Amino acid sequence: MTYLKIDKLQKSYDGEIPVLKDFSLQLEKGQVVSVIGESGSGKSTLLKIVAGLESRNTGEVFLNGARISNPKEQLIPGYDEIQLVYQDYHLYPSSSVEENIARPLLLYDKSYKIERLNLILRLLGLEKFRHKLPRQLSGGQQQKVAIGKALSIEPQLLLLDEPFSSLDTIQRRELIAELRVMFQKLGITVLFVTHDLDDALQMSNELVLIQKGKLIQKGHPEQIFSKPKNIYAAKLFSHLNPIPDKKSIFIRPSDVQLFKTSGKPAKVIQKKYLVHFNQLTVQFQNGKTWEVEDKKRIFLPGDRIFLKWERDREIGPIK
Ligand SMILES: Nc1ncnc2c1ncn2[C@@H]1O[C@H](COP(=O)(O)OP(=O)(O)OP(=O)(O)O)[C@@H](O)[C@H]1O
Repeated sequence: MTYLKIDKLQKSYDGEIPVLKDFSLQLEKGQVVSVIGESGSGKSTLLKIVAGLESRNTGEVFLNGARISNPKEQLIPGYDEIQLVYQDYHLYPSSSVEENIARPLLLYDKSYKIERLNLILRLLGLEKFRHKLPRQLSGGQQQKVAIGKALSIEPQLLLLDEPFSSLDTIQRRELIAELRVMFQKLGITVLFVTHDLDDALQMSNELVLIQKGKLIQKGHPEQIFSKPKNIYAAKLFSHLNPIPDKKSIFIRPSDVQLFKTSGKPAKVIQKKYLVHFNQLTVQFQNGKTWEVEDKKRIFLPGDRIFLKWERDREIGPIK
């Protein structure tokens, strides 16, 4: 059954340039979905509207069947059951970790408060930092406190707005892996927005692509990878090599096989060392270039190289 229903949202801040265009999305309870889009594509606006913190021009949002109001329809905008976590932690600087996390529980029964606080500290591995101030923690730990604070009053829906952008790659990967397990344990519904495909894939198997305020495609990453709806969706996953003489048809570098003697001839002009392969830029006789993957790391700049690929790995036409 649909738990979160985002229905035909339209939003423009200045009455002219649309920021969200007919945006609809439905989530089941406990589903974790990553929304991926470029800077300025409307991701933060979407989350703020879903949280009831920003007004929409038209369209509706329902959580568990209840309509989410526009901010001006409410005395205090926002909802306890919908928590939004921002990139810049929004912590109370002179309160300890446990005070930050327990702050939203101020009006709750004392024993519930202690129980909930301890559960969150344990789930996030923050027990040993409970008496520290935010400034005494690393960025990743502070981000965990911000997430703990959002989770303390048992929200039904957690909205994450690029909360990991200020962390380094390793911190990010570790934190996302921990959170993924924790969200599953708590059975919480999560909408996570990011511009980073890697973060999106680490967080969930459900992707939603947003471009210029429009939902372009949603589904499993594999489905989007093999049947991208447009050039943005296709390029998110890898470079695209245009097939000569075929309009809007492409082959991904990972689908091109490299040989020393037969195939389409080219010359290696650049080699980049990447983790799983050398990425080669190769040039054809007509001057056009392709990117290909040398998994055995045998070709060098200046080498002659021959390329082959399977017809059924070609993708397109893509606009
Ligand atoms: N309060 C506002 N007033 C006017 N325009 C705004 C406001 N907030 C956002 N915008 C504009 O709306 C568009 C979408 O912004 P939004 O922050 O939703 O995108 P985003 O995808 O979250 O971007 P980023 O990844 O850079 O945070 C941008 O063009 C932005 O300038």
